[in-house]
Amino acid sequence: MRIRQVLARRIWDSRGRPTVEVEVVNEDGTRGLGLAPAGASRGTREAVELRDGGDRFKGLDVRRTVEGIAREIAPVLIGREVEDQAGIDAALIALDGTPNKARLGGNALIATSLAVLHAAAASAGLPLWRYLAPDRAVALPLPQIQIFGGGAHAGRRVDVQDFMVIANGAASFERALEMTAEVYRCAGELMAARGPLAGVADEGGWWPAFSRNEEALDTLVGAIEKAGLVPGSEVSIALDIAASEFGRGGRYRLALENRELDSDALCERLVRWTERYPIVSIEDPLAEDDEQGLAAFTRAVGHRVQVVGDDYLVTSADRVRHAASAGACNAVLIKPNQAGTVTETRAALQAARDAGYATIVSARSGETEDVAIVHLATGWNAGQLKVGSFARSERMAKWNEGIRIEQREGLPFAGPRALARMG
Ligand SMILES: C=C(OP(=O)(O)O)C(=O)O
Ligand SMILES: [Mg+2]
Repeated sequence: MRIRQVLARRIWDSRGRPTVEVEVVNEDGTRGLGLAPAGASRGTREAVELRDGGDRFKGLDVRRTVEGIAREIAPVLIGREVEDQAGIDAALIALDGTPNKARLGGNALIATSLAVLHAAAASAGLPLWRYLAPDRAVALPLPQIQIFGGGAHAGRRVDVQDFMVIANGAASFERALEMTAEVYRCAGELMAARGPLAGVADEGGWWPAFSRNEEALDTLVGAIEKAGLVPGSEVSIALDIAASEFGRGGRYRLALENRELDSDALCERLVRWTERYPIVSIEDPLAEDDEQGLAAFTRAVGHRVQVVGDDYLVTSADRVRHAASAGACNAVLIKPNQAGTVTETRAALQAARDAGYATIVSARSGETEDVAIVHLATGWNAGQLKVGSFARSERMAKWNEGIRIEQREGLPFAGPRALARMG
């Protein structure tokens, strides 16, 4: 089906900031919407998010990015076959002409690329996940759900960015959400008992009113127990340390403790946490420039804990292959806007699979009502999904869409087998 029209517009994300939406209209009148999310803790090698001064948004505007889509991208897409995702993505990359998508913007490219994908699925009359998996040999992903938000998502109130849970004892996606909802509610009660609740962080996790990172871990274990669930066998902990946010050059500044640790000391601290707490997954334990530290940490715990690269791998097939040869990480976070096109995102996922890495499709801390991410995680059979917490609708829209897919289609649940190096 040929593309008839491409519309671009400025919309607003979950932090109230401008972002990009693209609408691709096919000759038969079917259409697809692509919405660009936005990260706060970003890897330096991510596709560049193009923003401009504007008059009002302090350098955060996307007006010129939107104009670029209308002026340069639309003419290249009109008349092309919408099913030719690889050809269209290659044309977008060539049109941009920079190694990091800085000219037209990774935000322009991912919104366009996703809109093309949605339009192709709409023209085929299929839900997106099904368009990606015509043989249906896929499973609903195991959710990683945030209970406390910290780091760059909470004014750096605690050093660690994401304190999450994984309902590894759940037999279905729906049950995993139910168990997590209980833990989330109980965590709120424990926080309220400690002092006035201070709201939630960017992804909906409770605001981390803690004086030590370990206090958050203790409270999380307490919340799992208060929910009547067994820490470890039913619900486990996943962390995103997001260490690039507080360390580089092998030096890590823990603001909460007013202390600096070297790479070995941070590594030892995290290994100790994995021994003391029911932790099954740790993301970005060391900074993106600390490959030796990442490899050392993976050697120490990788046989029993999932070690996830986010800032370090930036959804790049080349970076994943490089990491595998360096022995760093055993899992990769897959964020479409880090790569900038659907085709490159899929290539990173494939490179991870080839390297024996587990894969976790992930949303960003600045999100929209778009639920495409759960379709990508399911249709690509990624095994795991991370989209933030409960109690913020831009997150719940995604979790709820997973419940719909599971019930309508009777698909299996990936469960804890999806975790790297478990069991
Ligand atoms: C989702 C994350 O946050 P952000 O979108 O701010 O990078 C993350 O770091 O994994
Ligand atoms: Mg991360």
